[in-house]
Amino acid sequence: MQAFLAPAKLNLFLHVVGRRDDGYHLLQSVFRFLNYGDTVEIEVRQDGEIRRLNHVEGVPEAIDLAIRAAQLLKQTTGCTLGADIQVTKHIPMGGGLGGGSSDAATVLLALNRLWGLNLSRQQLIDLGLQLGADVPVFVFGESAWAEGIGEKLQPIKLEPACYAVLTPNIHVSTPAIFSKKELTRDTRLAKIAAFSKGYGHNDLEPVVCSMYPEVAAALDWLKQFGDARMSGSGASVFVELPSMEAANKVVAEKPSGMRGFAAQGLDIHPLRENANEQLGSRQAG
Ligand SMILES: C[C@@](CO)(OP(=O)(O)O)[C@H](O)COP(=O)(O)OP(=O)(O)OC[C@H]1O[C@@H](n2ccc(N)nc2=O)[C@H](O)[C@@H]1O
Ligand SMILES: Nc1ncnc2c1ncn2[C@@H]1O[C@H](COP(=O)(O)OP(=O)(O)O)[C@@H](O)[C@H]1O
Repeated sequence: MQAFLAPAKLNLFLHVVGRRDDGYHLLQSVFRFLNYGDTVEIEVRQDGEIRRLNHVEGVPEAIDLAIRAAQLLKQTTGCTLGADIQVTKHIPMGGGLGGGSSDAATVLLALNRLWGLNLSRQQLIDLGLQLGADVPVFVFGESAWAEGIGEKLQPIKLEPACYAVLTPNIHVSTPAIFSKKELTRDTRLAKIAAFSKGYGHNDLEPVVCSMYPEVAAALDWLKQFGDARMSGSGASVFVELPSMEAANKVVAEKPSGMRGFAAQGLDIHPLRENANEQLGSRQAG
């Protein structure tokens, strides 16, 4: 089996700027990857079967985004090969850290290479979008300014940073938050040049905090260390700290009833170079 990282992400800010006719929300956000994530192990099968080797609590195989990514890639390309896939989860599920989406993107990127498909990064991004709004950015593979529903992506340069990330032991449903009447959907559109450290806010945060006091409490506690925010639709909250030592110290002191980890920003997805090569070889060929 070959092992690949599926990194977690943070939304450094998240503005809801509109709503499409199909109900999906138009967003502006900066995505940053973390050097912390799930491990996806893959072995090619010659018989064409796609099999999940692990059990994920609460995620039947039929809805597992890692498996659905492999099936979609196989259907789309007509590839006759298969794969054994084993995901070791570290990213809290439904935590606003993009775990399932990242697993899916890692499977797309890894199988593109292992099955010798030579799809371009853009083709993989388009496939990823069919699986979820958060998948494209992981295929894009670097810190990004995101617009649309998360599929319009521009690279953005971010300063190195360390974070403490806390996740209360609750599950926030993304569709439930987006469907709330109280959600503001009219934050003014900004340009990428407006971004600097501390920019913006998360429009989903007040809605989640009013429904889940555990998230409000985690945020309040974390705010003693800096400009703490919620990532995505929660429940995870994070704060930037000056060093990994400081981040680890915050995590060690966290209140009970939540998980936590310390991590550094990761500028490039470990599989990004591979995607570039594929793109390059297609263009060259
Ligand atoms: C909010 C964000 C921010 O990064 O992250 P998470 O909290 O999930 O990590 C994402 O936009 C989530 O992306 P993802 O979790 O892939 O969402 P999807 O599966 O595509 O959509 C789940 C549901 O959320 C709502 N949804 C999602 C994205 C979006 N831009 N507008 C929406 O209204 C829709 O009701 C949709 O049916
Ligand atoms: N491989 C996977 N890992 C985690 N969750 C998955 C996976 N496949 C499907 N899901 C589903 O996606 C939901 C959202 O999970 P996740 O992507 O971790 O969180 P979020 O979208 O909040 O960042 C889960 O509750 C689960 O039902």
